[in-house]
Amino acid sequence: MDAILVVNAGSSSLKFQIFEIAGTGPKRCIRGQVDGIGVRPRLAASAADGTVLVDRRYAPEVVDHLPAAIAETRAWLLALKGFTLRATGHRVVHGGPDFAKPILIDHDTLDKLATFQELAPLHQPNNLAPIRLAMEINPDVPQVACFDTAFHRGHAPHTDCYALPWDYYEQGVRRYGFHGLSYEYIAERLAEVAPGIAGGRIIVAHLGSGASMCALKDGRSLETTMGFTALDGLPMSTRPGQMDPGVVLYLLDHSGMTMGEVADLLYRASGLKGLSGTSGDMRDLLASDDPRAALAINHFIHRCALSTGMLAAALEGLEAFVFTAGVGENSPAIRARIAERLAWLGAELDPVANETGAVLISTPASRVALYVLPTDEELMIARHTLALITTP
Ligand SMILES: Nc1ncnc2c1ncn2[C@@H]1O[C@H](COP(=O)(O)OP(=O)(O)O)[C@@H](O)[C@H]1O
Ligand SMILES: CC(=O)OP(=O)(O)O
Ligand SMILES: [Mg+2]
Repeated sequence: MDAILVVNAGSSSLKFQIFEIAGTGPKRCIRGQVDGIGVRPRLAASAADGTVLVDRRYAPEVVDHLPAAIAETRAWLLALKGFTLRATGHRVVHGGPDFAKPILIDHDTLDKLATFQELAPLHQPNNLAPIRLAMEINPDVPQVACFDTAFHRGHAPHTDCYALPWDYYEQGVRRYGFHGLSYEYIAERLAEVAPGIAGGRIIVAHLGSGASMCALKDGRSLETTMGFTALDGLPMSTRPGQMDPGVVLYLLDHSGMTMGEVADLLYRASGLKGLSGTSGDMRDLLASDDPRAALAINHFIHRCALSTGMLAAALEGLEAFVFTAGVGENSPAIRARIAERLAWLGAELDPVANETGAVLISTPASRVALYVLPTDEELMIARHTLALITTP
């Protein structure tokens, strides 16, 4: 069967899906992921009907970084039979100022995308390595890059600039925003599940290992919490989120740390992991009775509440708030804590709906509708990829 492979390398996971190229669009055949990289690695994949195809656990040191997860996944995929690969779609986190929509990759664009590597060190190298490999091994199969930044590229200059001399904006020092494929998918899903609300003022909270929020108006991105890099905005698994840049200057001047060590601190040792001193995985923190774990969770909730206020101001009102990604989809406790902080906006959680996996988790009286919608960045990538390879 003619198929599209989709690869999504995130900061703590490698997700992949295989879609059949059907007349009606991409049809999911296999969905899998390696998650818990370096903590509790697990390769799991299932068929569209839920049949488990693989479920393999590894010692943390065996799959301790994304390249190891890519190698394990590749070995498993190579043994699959029955698929004729027509294209591969890749999530590429940083598209810089020029890439505002998905593109077919050639060697020049690959080189250009590699120049953004230092702006997304947890992602970009792992996004580009599989593309490079696929182009070498199978040069006839088109490789398509879909960018996290693209969905936010319509922002007005006064919202995506920093208050630096204008030259820096021209050089590309801007607030790009990320998780755009997730927001694009959620905007489409909302139009299906809540057509009366989808055109309104909505905040989507993508709370995964990386976390951000997006203000949607008429299904388009108006504002978002991430900026030039994916360090900005909400605190994350291992990243601090929004911070006074003076802290970085201070560290460089006074701590004796090199640039690389400061980068490592900000990308890999901060956020929930740094504050708790134990783990960046929200599941571990929720299960812990350590006061530092509670402090990390309290900080996360507080920053989510502050960012919601900021985005509600950008939207000048709020009709709905959507939870998505690893934490947002799976943790009723975190959703309840955030919803509590949105009460002043008129949000009222339905605790039973929240605990029982409902899509709509607010009460009928709630002035802000609360939703839980699983994201599907891979389906978004498959749609873009199919559109690109079939456009004459
Ligand atoms: N049941 C759960 N409760 C709380 N957090 C969860 C749960 N399941 C998954 N997570 C969190 O989701 C995160 C992964 O989310 P995901 O969106 O897949 O991240 P990424 O794409 O950035 O790798 C993990 O860090 C984990 O802490
Ligand atoms: C941009 C980003 O942080 O992505 P992820 O959440 O997949 O790590
Ligand atoms: Mg992700």
